[in-house]
Amino acid sequence: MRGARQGEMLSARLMVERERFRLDTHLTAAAGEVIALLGPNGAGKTTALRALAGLVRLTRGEIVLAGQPVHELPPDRRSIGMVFQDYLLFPHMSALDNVAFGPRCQGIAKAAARALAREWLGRVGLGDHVDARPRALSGGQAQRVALARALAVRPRLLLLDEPLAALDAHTRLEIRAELRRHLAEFDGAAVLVTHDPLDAMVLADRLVVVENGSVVQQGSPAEVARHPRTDYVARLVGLNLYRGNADGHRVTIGAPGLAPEPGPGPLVLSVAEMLSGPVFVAFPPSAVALFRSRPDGTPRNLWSATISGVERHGDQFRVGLDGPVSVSADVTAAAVADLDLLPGQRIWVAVKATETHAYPA
Ligand SMILES: Nc1ncnc2c1ncn2[C@@H]1O[C@H](COP(=O)(O)OP(=O)(O)OP(=O)(O)O)[C@@H](O)[C@H]1O
Repeated sequence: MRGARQGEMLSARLMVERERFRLDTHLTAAAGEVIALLGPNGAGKTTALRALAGLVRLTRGEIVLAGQPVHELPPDRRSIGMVFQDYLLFPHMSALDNVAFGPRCQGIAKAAARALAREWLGRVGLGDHVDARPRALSGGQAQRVALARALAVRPRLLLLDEPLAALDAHTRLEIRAELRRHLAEFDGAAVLVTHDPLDAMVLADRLVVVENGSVVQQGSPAEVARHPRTDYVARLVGLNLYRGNADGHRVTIGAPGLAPEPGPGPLVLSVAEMLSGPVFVAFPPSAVALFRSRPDGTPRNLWSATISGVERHGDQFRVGLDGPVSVSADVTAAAVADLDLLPGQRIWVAVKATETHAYPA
Protein backbone atom coordinates (compact mmCIF):
# COMPACT_ATOMS: atom_id res chain seq x y z
CA MET A 1 0.00 0.00 0.00
CA ARG A 2 1.20 3.46 -0.69
CA GLY A 3 -0.39 5.49 2.04
CA ALA A 4 2.06 8.31 2.72
CA ARG A 5 -0.02 11.43 3.01
CA GLN A 6 1.75 14.16 1.17
CA GLY A 7 -0.75 16.87 1.93
CA GLU A 8 -4.37 17.14 1.03
CA MET A 9 -5.14 17.04 -2.68
CA LEU A 10 -8.92 16.94 -2.42
CA SER A 11 -11.21 18.38 0.19
CA ALA A 12 -14.90 18.34 -0.65
CA ARG A 13 -18.16 18.91 1.13
CA LEU A 14 -20.79 17.54 -1.19
CA MET A 15 -24.45 18.35 -0.63
CA VAL A 16 -26.91 17.34 -3.30
CA GLU A 17 -30.63 17.48 -2.55
CA ARG A 18 -33.16 15.62 -4.62
CA GLU A 19 -36.83 14.96 -4.07
CA ARG A 20 -36.37 11.81 -2.02
CA PHE A 21 -32.63 11.74 -1.53
CA ARG A 22 -30.02 13.86 0.12
CA LEU A 23 -26.28 13.43 -0.25
CA ASP A 24 -24.27 15.08 2.50
CA THR A 25 -20.70 13.88 2.64
CA HIS A 26 -17.28 15.20 3.36
CA LEU A 27 -14.51 13.65 1.30
CA THR A 28 -10.80 14.22 1.54
CA ALA A 29 -7.91 12.57 -0.23
CA ALA A 30 -4.18 13.08 -0.03
CA ALA A 31 -1.91 13.25 -3.06
CA GLY A 32 -1.31 9.68 -4.21
CA GLU A 33 -4.18 8.31 -2.15
CA VAL A 34 -6.84 6.01 -3.62
CA ILE A 35 -10.26 6.23 -1.99
CA ALA A 36 -12.94 3.63 -2.68
CA LEU A 37 -16.54 4.73 -2.24
CA LEU A 38 -18.63 1.75 -1.28
CA GLY A 39 -22.24 1.40 -0.34
CA PRO A 40 -25.53 -0.28 -1.17
CA ASN A 41 -27.53 0.56 -4.29
CA GLY A 42 -28.88 4.07 -4.21
CA ALA A 43 -26.51 5.17 -1.42
CA GLY A 44 -25.26 8.13 -3.42
CA LYS A 45 -21.85 6.96 -4.62
CA THR A 46 -22.38 7.84 -8.26
CA THR A 47 -23.98 11.13 -7.30
CA ALA A 48 -20.88 11.97 -5.24
CA LEU A 49 -18.57 11.08 -8.11
CA ARG A 50 -20.62 13.06 -10.62
CA ALA A 51 -20.70 16.02 -8.28
CA LEU A 52 -16.89 15.90 -8.06
CA ALA A 53 -16.74 15.73 -11.86
CA GLY A 54 -19.09 18.68 -12.27
CA LEU A 55 -21.79 16.60 -13.95
CA VAL A 56 -24.18 17.08 -11.01
CA ARG A 57 -24.60 20.50 -9.43
CA LEU A 58 -24.01 20.91 -5.70
CA THR A 59 -26.96 22.21 -3.73
CA ARG A 60 -24.40 23.41 -1.19
CA GLY A 61 -20.80 22.72 -0.36
CA GLU A 62 -17.44 23.14 -2.00
CA ILE A 63 -14.77 21.20 -3.82
CA VAL A 64 -11.18 22.23 -3.29
CA LEU A 65 -8.66 20.51 -5.53
CA ALA A 66 -4.94 21.18 -5.12
CA GLY A 67 -5.81 24.27 -3.09
CA GLN A 68 -8.20 25.70 -5.70
CA PRO A 69 -11.98 25.85 -5.36
CA VAL A 70 -13.32 24.13 -8.49
CA HIS A 71 -17.03 23.62 -7.78
CA GLU A 72 -18.02 26.59 -9.93
CA LEU A 73 -15.93 25.38 -12.87
CA PRO A 74 -17.22 23.25 -15.76
CA PRO A 75 -15.99 19.62 -15.85
CA ASP A 76 -13.27 20.22 -18.43
CA ARG A 77 -11.62 22.93 -16.32
CA ARG A 78 -11.39 20.91 -13.09
CA SER A 79 -8.18 18.92 -13.76
CA ILE A 80 -10.13 15.72 -13.46
CA GLY A 81 -9.69 12.45 -15.34
CA MET A 82 -12.73 10.20 -15.63
CA VAL A 83 -13.08 6.50 -16.28
CA PHE A 84 -16.82 6.04 -16.17
CA GLN A 85 -18.74 3.00 -17.33
CA ASP A 86 -20.94 5.16 -19.52
CA TYR A 87 -18.30 7.74 -20.38
CA LEU A 88 -17.41 6.02 -23.58
CA LEU A 89 -14.60 6.45 -26.00
CA PHE A 90 -15.27 8.57 -29.07
CA PRO A 91 -16.31 5.85 -31.55
CA HIS A 92 -15.18 7.69 -34.68
CA MET A 93 -11.65 8.32 -33.40
CA SER A 94 -8.68 5.98 -33.19
CA ALA A 95 -7.33 4.95 -29.80
CA LEU A 96 -4.52 7.45 -30.35
CA ASP A 97 -6.86 10.36 -31.08
CA ASN A 98 -9.07 9.42 -28.13
CA VAL A 99 -6.08 9.72 -25.82
CA ALA A 100 -4.66 12.80 -27.57
CA PHE A 101 -8.01 14.59 -27.30
CA GLY A 102 -7.53 15.77 -23.70
CA PRO A 103 -4.00 17.11 -24.16
CA ARG A 104 -5.17 18.84 -27.37
CA CYS A 105 -7.96 20.53 -25.39
CA GLN A 106 -5.32 21.69 -22.93
CA GLY A 107 -3.63 23.51 -25.79
CA ILE A 108 -0.82 21.07 -26.48
CA ALA A 109 0.25 21.09 -30.15
CA LYS A 110 -1.04 18.24 -32.28
CA ALA A 111 2.27 16.40 -32.77
CA ALA A 112 3.16 16.66 -29.08
CA ALA A 113 -0.33 15.53 -28.01
CA ARG A 114 -0.09 12.52 -30.31
CA ALA A 115 3.37 11.67 -29.02
CA LEU A 116 2.04 11.86 -25.48
CA ALA A 117 -0.94 9.68 -26.41
CA ARG A 118 1.37 7.13 -28.00
CA GLU A 119 3.44 7.05 -24.83
CA TRP A 120 0.33 6.52 -22.67
CA LEU A 121 -1.01 3.78 -24.92
CA GLY A 122 2.38 2.11 -24.63
CA ARG A 123 2.19 2.34 -20.85
CA VAL A 124 -1.18 0.61 -20.77
CA GLY A 125 0.11 -2.11 -23.12
CA LEU A 126 -1.64 -0.92 -26.28
CA GLY A 127 1.34 0.32 -28.25
CA ASP A 128 0.25 -1.98 -31.08
CA HIS A 129 -3.32 -0.67 -31.19
CA VAL A 130 -2.87 3.06 -31.60
CA ASP A 131 -4.83 3.15 -34.87
CA ALA A 132 -7.69 0.90 -33.73
CA ARG A 133 -11.18 2.31 -33.48
CA PRO A 134 -12.97 1.57 -30.19
CA ARG A 135 -15.29 -1.01 -31.74
CA ALA A 136 -12.28 -3.07 -32.82
CA LEU A 137 -11.06 -3.26 -29.21
CA SER A 138 -11.98 -5.82 -26.58
CA GLY A 139 -13.63 -4.62 -23.36
CA GLY A 140 -10.33 -4.81 -21.52
CA GLN A 141 -8.49 -2.92 -24.24
CA ALA A 142 -11.18 -0.23 -24.36
CA GLN A 143 -10.88 0.15 -20.61
CA ARG A 144 -7.11 0.57 -20.95
CA VAL A 145 -7.63 3.28 -23.56
CA ALA A 146 -10.12 4.97 -21.22
CA LEU A 147 -7.54 4.90 -18.44
CA ALA A 148 -4.81 6.25 -20.74
CA ARG A 149 -7.19 9.00 -21.88
CA ALA A 150 -7.99 9.93 -18.28
CA LEU A 151 -4.34 10.00 -17.20
CA ALA A 152 -2.94 11.73 -20.28
CA VAL A 153 -4.22 15.10 -19.07
CA ARG A 154 -2.23 14.69 -15.84
CA PRO A 155 -5.30 15.28 -13.70
CA ARG A 156 -5.05 16.12 -10.03
CA LEU A 157 -8.10 13.93 -9.41
CA LEU A 158 -8.90 10.65 -11.10
CA LEU A 159 -12.51 9.45 -10.90
CA LEU A 160 -13.33 5.82 -11.63
CA ASP A 161 -16.91 4.57 -11.69
CA GLU A 162 -17.10 0.76 -11.66
CA PRO A 163 -14.11 0.62 -14.00
CA LEU A 164 -14.00 -3.19 -14.04
CA ALA A 165 -17.71 -4.01 -13.91
CA ALA A 166 -18.21 -4.59 -17.62
CA LEU A 167 -15.29 -7.02 -17.94
CA ASP A 168 -15.40 -10.80 -17.88
CA ALA A 169 -13.83 -12.51 -14.87
CA HIS A 170 -10.48 -13.26 -16.46
CA THR A 171 -9.99 -9.81 -17.99
CA ARG A 172 -11.12 -8.28 -14.74
CA LEU A 173 -8.25 -9.94 -12.89
CA GLU A 174 -5.77 -8.68 -15.40
CA ILE A 175 -7.07 -5.13 -15.58
CA ARG A 176 -7.42 -4.96 -11.80
CA ALA A 177 -3.74 -5.76 -11.39
CA GLU A 178 -2.78 -3.25 -14.08
CA LEU A 179 -5.00 -0.58 -12.62
CA ARG A 180 -3.37 -1.11 -9.27
CA ARG A 181 0.03 -0.51 -10.83
CA HIS A 182 -1.10 2.65 -12.62
CA LEU A 183 -2.76 3.97 -9.47
CA ALA A 184 0.46 3.36 -7.55
CA GLU A 185 2.30 5.57 -10.03
CA PHE A 186 -0.37 8.26 -10.09
CA ASP A 187 0.50 11.26 -7.93
CA GLY A 188 -2.93 12.90 -7.81
CA ALA A 189 -5.88 11.73 -5.71
CA ALA A 190 -8.15 8.96 -6.98
CA VAL A 191 -11.76 8.21 -6.09
CA LEU A 192 -13.16 4.87 -7.14
CA VAL A 193 -16.77 3.69 -6.98
CA THR A 194 -17.21 -0.05 -6.95
CA HIS A 195 -19.61 -2.75 -5.87
CA ASP A 196 -16.87 -5.30 -5.68
CA PRO A 197 -15.20 -5.56 -2.28
CA LEU A 198 -12.17 -7.17 -3.87
CA ASP A 199 -11.67 -4.22 -6.20
CA ALA A 200 -11.94 -1.93 -3.21
CA MET A 201 -9.60 -3.95 -1.01
CA VAL A 202 -7.00 -4.43 -3.68
CA LEU A 203 -7.07 -0.95 -5.19
CA ALA A 204 -7.84 1.46 -2.36
CA ASP A 205 -5.79 2.88 0.46
CA ARG A 206 -8.95 3.98 2.23
CA LEU A 207 -12.54 2.77 2.10
CA VAL A 208 -15.32 5.31 2.50
CA VAL A 209 -18.65 3.61 3.09
CA VAL A 210 -21.70 5.63 2.10
CA GLU A 211 -25.24 4.70 3.14
CA ASN A 212 -28.28 6.89 2.57
CA GLY A 213 -26.17 9.77 1.35
CA SER A 214 -23.86 9.89 4.39
CA VAL A 215 -20.48 8.43 5.23
CA VAL A 216 -21.06 5.71 7.83
CA GLN A 217 -17.54 4.38 8.11
CA GLN A 218 -14.10 4.98 6.70
CA GLY A 219 -10.61 3.68 7.22
CA SER A 220 -7.97 1.46 5.71
CA PRO A 221 -9.30 -1.83 4.32
CA ALA A 222 -7.79 -3.64 7.32
CA GLU A 223 -9.39 -1.26 9.85
CA VAL A 224 -12.78 -1.45 8.21
CA ALA A 225 -12.53 -5.24 7.95
CA ARG A 226 -11.64 -5.51 11.62
CA HIS A 227 -14.41 -3.31 12.93
CA PRO A 228 -17.42 -3.31 10.62
CA ARG A 229 -19.98 -0.85 11.92
CA THR A 230 -22.99 -1.69 9.76
CA ASP A 231 -24.47 -4.90 8.35
CA TYR A 232 -23.56 -3.76 4.91
CA VAL A 233 -19.91 -3.36 5.88
CA ALA A 234 -19.87 -6.72 7.67
CA ARG A 235 -21.15 -8.47 4.57
CA LEU A 236 -18.89 -6.40 2.39
CA VAL A 237 -15.68 -7.30 4.13
CA GLY A 238 -16.66 -10.90 4.58
CA LEU A 239 -13.65 -11.94 2.59
CA ASN A 240 -10.51 -13.60 3.79
CA LEU A 241 -7.74 -11.66 2.14
CA TYR A 242 -3.99 -12.06 2.62
CA ARG A 243 -0.76 -10.93 1.19
CA GLY A 244 1.81 -13.53 0.35
CA ASN A 245 4.61 -14.58 -1.90
CA ALA A 246 3.86 -16.91 -4.79
CA ASP A 247 6.05 -19.59 -6.31
CA GLY A 248 4.03 -21.40 -8.96
CA HIS A 249 0.81 -22.69 -7.42
CA ARG A 250 2.08 -22.21 -3.86
CA VAL A 251 1.72 -19.01 -1.91
CA THR A 252 3.48 -18.42 1.38
CA ILE A 253 1.31 -16.18 3.49
CA GLY A 254 3.74 -14.23 5.59
CA ALA A 255 3.34 -10.50 5.54
CA PRO A 256 0.27 -9.69 7.62
CA GLY A 257 -1.02 -7.41 4.84
CA LEU A 258 -4.77 -7.32 4.96
CA ALA A 259 -5.25 -10.32 7.21
CA PRO A 260 -7.63 -9.36 10.01
CA GLU A 261 -4.96 -10.21 12.59
CA PRO A 262 -1.40 -11.18 11.81
CA GLY A 263 -0.83 -14.74 13.00
CA PRO A 264 2.38 -16.59 13.75
CA GLY A 265 2.63 -17.88 10.12
CA PRO A 266 3.92 -18.86 7.71
CA LEU A 267 1.14 -20.76 6.00
CA VAL A 268 1.61 -22.18 2.51
CA LEU A 269 -1.56 -22.27 0.39
CA SER A 270 -2.09 -24.02 -2.91
CA VAL A 271 -3.88 -21.76 -5.34
CA ALA A 272 -5.38 -22.30 -8.76
CA GLU A 273 -3.36 -19.55 -10.44
CA MET A 274 0.27 -19.88 -11.43
CA LEU A 275 2.14 -16.82 -10.16
CA SER A 276 5.41 -15.64 -8.79
CA GLY A 277 6.33 -12.84 -6.42
CA PRO A 278 4.07 -10.74 -4.18
CA VAL A 279 0.38 -11.63 -4.45
CA PHE A 280 -2.96 -11.32 -2.74
CA VAL A 281 -4.91 -14.45 -1.93
CA ALA A 282 -8.63 -14.12 -1.27
CA PHE A 283 -11.44 -16.53 -0.54
CA PRO A 284 -14.90 -16.07 0.87
CA PRO A 285 -15.89 -17.47 4.27
CA SER A 286 -18.29 -19.81 2.45
CA ALA A 287 -15.27 -21.54 0.89
CA VAL A 288 -13.92 -22.59 4.30
CA ALA A 289 -14.86 -26.07 5.53
CA LEU A 290 -14.44 -27.12 9.17
CA PHE A 291 -13.74 -30.60 10.55
CA ARG A 292 -13.51 -31.92 14.10
CA SER A 293 -10.80 -34.41 13.19
CA ARG A 294 -8.19 -34.27 10.49
CA PRO A 295 -9.81 -35.29 7.18
CA ASP A 296 -7.77 -37.90 5.30
CA GLY A 297 -6.55 -37.60 1.75
CA THR A 298 -8.14 -34.24 1.07
CA PRO A 299 -6.61 -32.26 -1.77
CA ARG A 300 -7.49 -29.08 0.09
CA ASN A 301 -5.38 -26.62 1.97
CA LEU A 302 -5.57 -27.81 5.53
CA TRP A 303 -4.47 -26.42 8.85
CA SER A 304 -5.45 -26.49 12.47
CA ALA A 305 -6.94 -23.45 14.21
CA THR A 306 -8.61 -22.28 17.38
CA ILE A 307 -12.15 -20.91 17.30
CA SER A 308 -12.05 -17.28 18.40
CA GLY A 309 -15.76 -16.55 18.11
CA VAL A 310 -19.10 -17.60 16.60
CA GLU A 311 -21.59 -14.94 15.52
CA ARG A 312 -24.93 -15.06 13.75
CA HIS A 313 -24.59 -13.64 10.25
CA GLY A 314 -27.88 -13.63 8.34
CA ASP A 315 -29.15 -17.20 8.35
CA GLN A 316 -25.62 -18.51 8.77
CA PHE A 317 -23.01 -18.37 11.46
CA ARG A 318 -19.66 -16.74 10.99
CA VAL A 319 -16.87 -18.53 12.80
CA GLY A 320 -13.68 -16.65 13.61
CA LEU A 321 -10.55 -18.84 13.54
CA ASP A 322 -7.09 -18.09 14.88
CA GLY A 323 -4.11 -20.02 13.59
CA PRO A 324 -1.25 -19.39 11.20
CA VAL A 325 -3.61 -16.75 9.76
CA SER A 326 -6.95 -15.42 10.97
CA VAL A 327 -9.82 -16.74 8.91
CA SER A 328 -13.60 -16.37 8.88
CA ALA A 329 -15.82 -19.31 7.96
CA ASP A 330 -19.54 -19.23 7.26
CA VAL A 331 -21.39 -22.34 8.35
CA THR A 332 -25.01 -23.35 8.84
CA ALA A 333 -26.72 -23.56 12.23
CA ALA A 334 -26.71 -27.36 11.84
CA ALA A 335 -22.94 -27.36 11.40
CA VAL A 336 -22.51 -25.22 14.52
CA ALA A 337 -24.43 -27.84 16.48
CA ASP A 338 -22.89 -30.92 14.79
CA LEU A 339 -19.35 -29.68 15.13
CA ASP A 340 -19.98 -28.27 18.59
CA LEU A 341 -18.31 -25.04 17.62
CA LEU A 342 -17.31 -23.15 20.73
CA PRO A 343 -14.70 -20.46 21.29
CA GLY A 344 -11.37 -21.88 22.39
CA GLN A 345 -11.90 -25.20 20.65
CA ARG A 346 -9.38 -26.63 18.18
CA ILE A 347 -10.70 -27.39 14.70
CA TRP A 348 -9.39 -28.36 11.24
CA VAL A 349 -9.77 -25.73 8.55
CA ALA A 350 -9.87 -26.65 4.84
CA VAL A 351 -10.01 -24.47 1.75
CA LYS A 352 -9.97 -25.82 -1.80
CA ALA A 353 -7.37 -24.30 -4.08
CA THR A 354 -10.07 -23.77 -6.70
CA GLU A 355 -12.00 -21.57 -4.29
CA THR A 356 -9.12 -19.20 -3.68
CA HIS A 357 -8.17 -16.34 -5.96
CA ALA A 358 -4.61 -15.19 -6.15
CA TYR A 359 -3.62 -11.91 -7.80
CA PRO A 360 -0.38 -10.06 -8.30
CA ALA A 361 0.01 -7.50 -5.52
N1 LIG B 1 -30.85 12.17 -12.06
C1 LIG B 1 -31.48 11.87 -10.92
N2 LIG B 1 -32.58 12.50 -10.54
C2 LIG B 1 -33.20 12.21 -9.38
N3 LIG B 1 -32.79 11.27 -8.55
C3 LIG B 1 -31.69 10.58 -8.86
C4 LIG B 1 -30.97 10.85 -10.05
N4 LIG B 1 -29.91 10.01 -10.10
C5 LIG B 1 -29.96 9.27 -8.98
N5 LIG B 1 -31.02 9.62 -8.23
C6 LIG B 1 -31.37 9.08 -6.92
O1 LIG B 1 -30.34 9.49 -6.01
C7 LIG B 1 -30.05 8.44 -5.10
C8 LIG B 1 -28.58 8.09 -5.16
O2 LIG B 1 -28.29 7.49 -6.40
P1 LIG B 1 -26.82 7.09 -6.85
O3 LIG B 1 -26.92 6.62 -8.25
O4 LIG B 1 -25.89 8.18 -6.53
O5 LIG B 1 -26.52 5.88 -5.88
P2 LIG B 1 -25.36 4.81 -5.98
O6 LIG B 1 -24.86 4.66 -4.60
O7 LIG B 1 -24.40 5.16 -7.02
O8 LIG B 1 -26.19 3.55 -6.39
P3 LIG B 1 -25.81 2.30 -7.32
O9 LIG B 1 -24.87 1.50 -6.50
O10 LIG B 1 -27.12 1.62 -7.51
O11 LIG B 1 -25.22 2.84 -8.57
C9 LIG B 1 -30.97 7.29 -5.45
O12 LIG B 1 -32.10 7.37 -4.59
C10 LIG B 1 -31.36 7.56 -6.88
O13 LIG B 1 -32.62 7.03 -7.15
